[in-house]
Amino acid sequence: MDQHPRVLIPTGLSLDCAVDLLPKPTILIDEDGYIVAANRAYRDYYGVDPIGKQTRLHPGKNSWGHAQEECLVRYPCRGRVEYVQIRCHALYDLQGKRYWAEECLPIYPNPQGLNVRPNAMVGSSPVFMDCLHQIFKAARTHAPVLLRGESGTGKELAAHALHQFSERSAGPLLTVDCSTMTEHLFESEFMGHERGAFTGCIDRKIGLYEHAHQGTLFLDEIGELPLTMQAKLLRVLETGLFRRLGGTAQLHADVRIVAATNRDLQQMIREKRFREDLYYRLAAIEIDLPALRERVEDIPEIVQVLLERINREWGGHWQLSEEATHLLCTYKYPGNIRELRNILQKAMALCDGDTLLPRHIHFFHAAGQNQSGTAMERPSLRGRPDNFRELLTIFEGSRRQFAKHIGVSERTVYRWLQEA
Ligand SMILES: Nc1ncnc2c1ncn2[C@@H]1O[C@H](COP(=O)(O)OP(=O)(O)OP(=O)(O)O)[C@@H](O)[C@H]1O
Repeated sequence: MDQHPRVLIPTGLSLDCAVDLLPKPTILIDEDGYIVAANRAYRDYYGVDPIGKQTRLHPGKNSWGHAQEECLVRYPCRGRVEYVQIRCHALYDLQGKRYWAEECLPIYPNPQGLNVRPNAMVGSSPVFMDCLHQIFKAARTHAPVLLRGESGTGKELAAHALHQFSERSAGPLLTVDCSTMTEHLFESEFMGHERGAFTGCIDRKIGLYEHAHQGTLFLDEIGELPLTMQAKLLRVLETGLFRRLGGTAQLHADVRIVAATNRDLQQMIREKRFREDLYYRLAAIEIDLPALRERVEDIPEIVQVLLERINREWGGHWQLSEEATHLLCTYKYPGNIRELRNILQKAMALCDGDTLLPRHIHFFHAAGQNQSGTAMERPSLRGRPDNFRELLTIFEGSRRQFAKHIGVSERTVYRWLQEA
């Protein structure tokens, strides 16, 4: 006997009518995994007829009766794809026949060209979906979130998503770049100041913390905040109370904090460069953004979306050849999605026609350029790409050109050829 509460379908009601009793977009799936009914809310929202289609998510034989863990999937919706939260439970008719009811809850309240929207987070690899799911869940709480990840992995986008999915989405989202915070800026920009608070200060100014009331404050590059300011920030975060510079009144703001870093804060704590108490105040929920090389399968889709976005911005019609797409999938992107975007932009600038070819793709660690603008040493691939022979043919067998493009030595390519 299973423990899950049964929802019974009354006799005489068709499956469509029965499922219409459920208010949220819902489909019914039979034991073989085929969709047998969809309610009105589902049809109105998704505008597709799913009947007869097989789903990926139907339960294994033994998991009937247990509510399936909620999960996030990408879902077709009126000619495009959007992220949908799926919640499942079993449903029985009076003869005891079992169905699996899947509620499909759109996580973007107002879908409109999700992929090309500048803030959309693209990807469908398991590691990315897991991350997105954590963001979605964290957004519904009030807890502070610490986003960790290498440069260019999308921490800022994740902060936007956390705000957008939260109850505070109608409120402000403000960003503080902690790497540029001097002591004076911290006091005056973060807390605000009263008129005459310092020489030349002719007006009262509302600080960022106060401005973020009932919204979200994104503390980017939190690992760069000097220790003295860490103490001040902690005091504000502990109580929500603060004073404007030059003011006496104690003020209060209701602010949700999201912080981001590409530093190892634990290591910084050990080195006494980051306050442990501040860390625990910021990191009630920690979410790791995966590096692009950990989700290589997402690269073709991200490339397409970036291409579309840049085409829009630049008013162009560039496309990628299949070979160039292949090539883009071989690189390890130390600068992650930002670097991928830079590589595409550079390829577009170099390309005479509308089609980007392998020879237009130049890998360099753009995010790692030093101040004088000279590129740092190219990062090399850790391992041999599985399809490296195929890639070599793109360069008409030229080991030298191939090696140059993927950032390894010619000798390495030679070794791969010997090993393969
Ligand atoms: N999942 C994604 N899908 C599409 N574009 C993305 C995704 N993640 C990041 N981007 C794009 O990559 C670029 C870098 O993203 P973002 O600024 O959010 O990274 P970051 O981790 O905050 O970087 P940094 O640590 O250097 O500040 C932006 O142009 C952003 O739009």
